[in-house]
Amino acid sequence: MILIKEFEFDAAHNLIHYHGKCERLHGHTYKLVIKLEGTPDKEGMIYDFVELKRVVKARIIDKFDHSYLNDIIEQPTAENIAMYVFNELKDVLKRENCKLYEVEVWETKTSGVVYRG
Ligand SMILES: Nc1nc2c(c(=O)[nH]1)N=C([C@H](O)[C@H](O)COP(=O)(O)OP(=O)(O)OP(=O)(O)O)CN2
Ligand SMILES: [Zn+2]
Repeated sequence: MILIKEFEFDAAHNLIHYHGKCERLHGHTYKLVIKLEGTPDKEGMIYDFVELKRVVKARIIDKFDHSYLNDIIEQPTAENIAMYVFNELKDVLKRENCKLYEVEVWETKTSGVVYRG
């Protein structure tokens, strides 16, 4: 079974090894989707949504929201953001009954990536 939790953050970035409009400083309201794969525990939960929100907020959202992403990731493409988030969360979210399955990062409503580690 797959458990899903969605987040949003606003951040600025510019792409460095790139020639086009996105080399200029600009911002996005990013959508971040965290998916865990697992089986429900004795409480009937793969992972408590409340606890998942607390972990992702503390580790990712509080750092990324209203930031200049290039300060955190050298070339902050959606691909590199997804890999960064996956690597930051994979150990902390691992439990006997579940593990991090997939991270989606959406820059706009029509442009996003999916990373599975
Ligand atoms: N493979 C990638 N390509 C691009 C990335 C990226 O992270 N990975 N990023 C950008 C820009 O940062 C920006 O997202 C521009 O993308 P685009 O989808 O063109 O943005 P629009 O505002 O034009 O979005 P629409 O939804 O199409 O209106 C560029 N490429
Ligand atoms: Zn952009």
